[in-house]
Amino acid sequence: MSSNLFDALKEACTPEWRAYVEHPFVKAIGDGSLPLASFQHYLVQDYLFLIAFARAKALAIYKSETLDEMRIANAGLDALLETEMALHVRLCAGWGIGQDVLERAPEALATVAYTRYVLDTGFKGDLLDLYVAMAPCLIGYGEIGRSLAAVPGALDPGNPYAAWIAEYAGDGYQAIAEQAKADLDRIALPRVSMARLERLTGIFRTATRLEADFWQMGLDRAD
Ligand SMILES: Cc1ncc(CN)c(N)n1
Repeated sequence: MSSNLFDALKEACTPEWRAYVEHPFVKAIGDGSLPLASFQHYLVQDYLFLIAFARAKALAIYKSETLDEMRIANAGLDALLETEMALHVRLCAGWGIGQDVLERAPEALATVAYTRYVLDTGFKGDLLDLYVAMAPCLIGYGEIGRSLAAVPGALDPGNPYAAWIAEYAGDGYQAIAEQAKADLDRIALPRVSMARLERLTGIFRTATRLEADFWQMGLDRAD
């Protein structure tokens, strides 16, 4: 029996979760074999993804029912805008991708599909639906960063993706992921029930599948 909602949802969606965190894109980051063009395509799309995700976090402030929940959601928005966005722009600059390129890029269909699903889930549902839709993103990259950092040679200077792995395995992002797990439980406490679990699992499963599609978009360099 899982002790927190995130682990319970992950367990209920084991095949989809593994397809996400063990995607060929992730493995190729770990061993350095990912084509550079795929990584750069992914990085540009991820910038657009994070901007839309910031809107979803802003929606969480609106959907909050108490001041305490508003503060939790506001801290989550701040972590995205100030910590992860800075991490991302730093990575892009390291790859010679300037702000002008990021701002001119059109959204790929996988970016549209994922971000609009999260926003739509939040608009239609309540705060817990929205937090569950955001959980694979926030918490999944913490798990991926940690497991990649443990791959022998992954953090060596010879791996062109060592900086990306180090950012997501680092204390800054790991703290964001841990906080997201704790926030999910706090938001769930007054709202979750066995009757709701099936619907929440469906939301979590779809968001996890959209994460795997996002990696695939990078691999295919799809528009
Ligand atoms: C698509 C995606 N998913 C998750 C993360 C990590 N917050 C991200 N940067 N991009």
